[in-house]
Amino acid sequence: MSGRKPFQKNGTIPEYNIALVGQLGVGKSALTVKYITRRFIMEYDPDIEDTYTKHEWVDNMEFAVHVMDTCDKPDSDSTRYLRWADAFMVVYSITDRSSFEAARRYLDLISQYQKASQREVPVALVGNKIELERYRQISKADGTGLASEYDASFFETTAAEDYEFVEEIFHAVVHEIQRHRGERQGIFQPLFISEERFQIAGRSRPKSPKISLEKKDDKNPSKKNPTSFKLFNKSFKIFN
Ligand SMILES: Nc1nc2c(ncn2[C@@H]2O[C@H](COP(=O)(O)OP(=O)(O)OP(=O)(O)O)[C@@H](O)[C@H]2O)c(=O)[nH]1
Repeated sequence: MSGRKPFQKNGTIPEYNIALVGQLGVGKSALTVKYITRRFIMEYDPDIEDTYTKHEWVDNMEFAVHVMDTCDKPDSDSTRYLRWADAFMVVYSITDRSSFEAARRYLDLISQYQKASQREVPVALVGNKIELERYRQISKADGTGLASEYDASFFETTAAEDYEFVEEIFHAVVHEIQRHRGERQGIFQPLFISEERFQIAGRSRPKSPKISLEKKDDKNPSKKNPTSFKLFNKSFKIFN
């Protein structure tokens, strides 16, 4: 398509590593697969950790997003994703208080690592499964409160409904990484998803992902090499 050009002058495209962390069963794999394939998975092998790549064109820019769907085990070493990530999505289920407490522990872990390594990257707290509103245990106020304690962005979403609910969050996180690296200063408007936008788009769902983007504008010029990636080398059931 004419007019499309790589963002960087040397022809390489920017790459963004996003690690999803959170308690077992909160929907990390579902969110990852939804973003990568636009589909919702119902069953997934919980013991597999993998990294997926998606190439995107947004605002006339090409970039690659690498998503690590982490799987922590009691004896596993978290530095594998702490070192790798350019941003974290700390996921909990709005229907499960224990997953919210686990999210706090992950935020703590990330915060301690960042202090020790003196490498700060954006963090987003993500409350998943919002279509299960009747089972909600964690209020939005609880979510925003926890996010602000750790200077994280806050989102609520669902992997089980429209792809856009998930895509917007990944794009917002990419946007945060870009701001953090100083790639997009003054070029792009802050991303915000409003209720009106979903109504205009003809969506019936009354609740859209909530976004709060109030991050520091630190620069991190370091650019890492991409790791190797595998795509869907595991079995799971997928549903549209
Ligand atoms: N209703 C609903 N179910 C979801 C949503 N996201 C995930 N699930 C379901 O929750 C269960 C766990 O989802 P996973 O994506 O495997 O969760 P995970 O965090 O990757 O869990 P592990 O792989 O075990 O670490 C599955 O049955 C999913 O279908 C959601 O947004 N809404």
